Amino acid sequence: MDKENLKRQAAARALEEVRSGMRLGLGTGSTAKHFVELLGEKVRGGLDVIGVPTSEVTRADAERCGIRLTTLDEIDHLDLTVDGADEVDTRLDLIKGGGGALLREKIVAAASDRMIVIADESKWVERLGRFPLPVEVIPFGLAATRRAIEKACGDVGAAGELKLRAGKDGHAFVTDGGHWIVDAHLGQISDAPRLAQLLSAIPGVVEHGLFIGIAGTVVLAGAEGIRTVERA
Ligand SMILES: O=C[C@H](O)[C@H](O)[C@H](O)COP(=O)(O)O
Repeated sequence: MDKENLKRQAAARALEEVRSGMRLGLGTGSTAKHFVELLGEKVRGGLDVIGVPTSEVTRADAERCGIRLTTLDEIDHLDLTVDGADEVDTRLDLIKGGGGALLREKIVAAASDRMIVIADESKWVERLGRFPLPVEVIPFGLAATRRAIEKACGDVGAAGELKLRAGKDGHAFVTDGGHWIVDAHLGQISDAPRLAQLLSAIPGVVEHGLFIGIAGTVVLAGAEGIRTVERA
């Protein structure tokens, strides 16, 4: 079965958790897009939900699918966020931000009672870090921020190359929040919670793609079927 099919299966399983009246966080990326499309079908069939999108791309997708949208200024919290991930480890910690939406994704997930991650099995890893860790930064003082990121990574024994992400036009990729992204190619991160703390303490870092202790459930679709892993 191809990967898109697996992603859609994971999305369909997460959709089973959605009830009428729920306020939902809508993730970003190719897997989350399947969820938004399937949710749209249910909404057109009469399901009453309202969503907060985690990116402008998801906003456009959700609008196209007829899903009612709101903001975190208009409601005080969300019942459930469903989102993809670039890597998930056995503690259900994540790397996110491959699509550049990590900041809004983390704000929305943190405002939710529950986060379900949907993914194909290839995202499941023993240890985070093979996927380059996205770090969203302020353009001002970039060199100083890079040095601080380098030091933070080194302090947890996770040194590697830092690359400023480029957009399709060859210039720096700009996030929905107007920031840039530095991708840290670390190979493996032995202490992700500690690295998350160190990165959060750097003034030029807006947010990073380590989601520690946030996901409650992971739905993984593979050739053998779907498995659901709950946070211990
Ligand atoms: O910024 C993007 C998000 O964190 C995505 O959820 C993540 O990159 C996974 O995307 P995909 O489902 O396309 O692999």
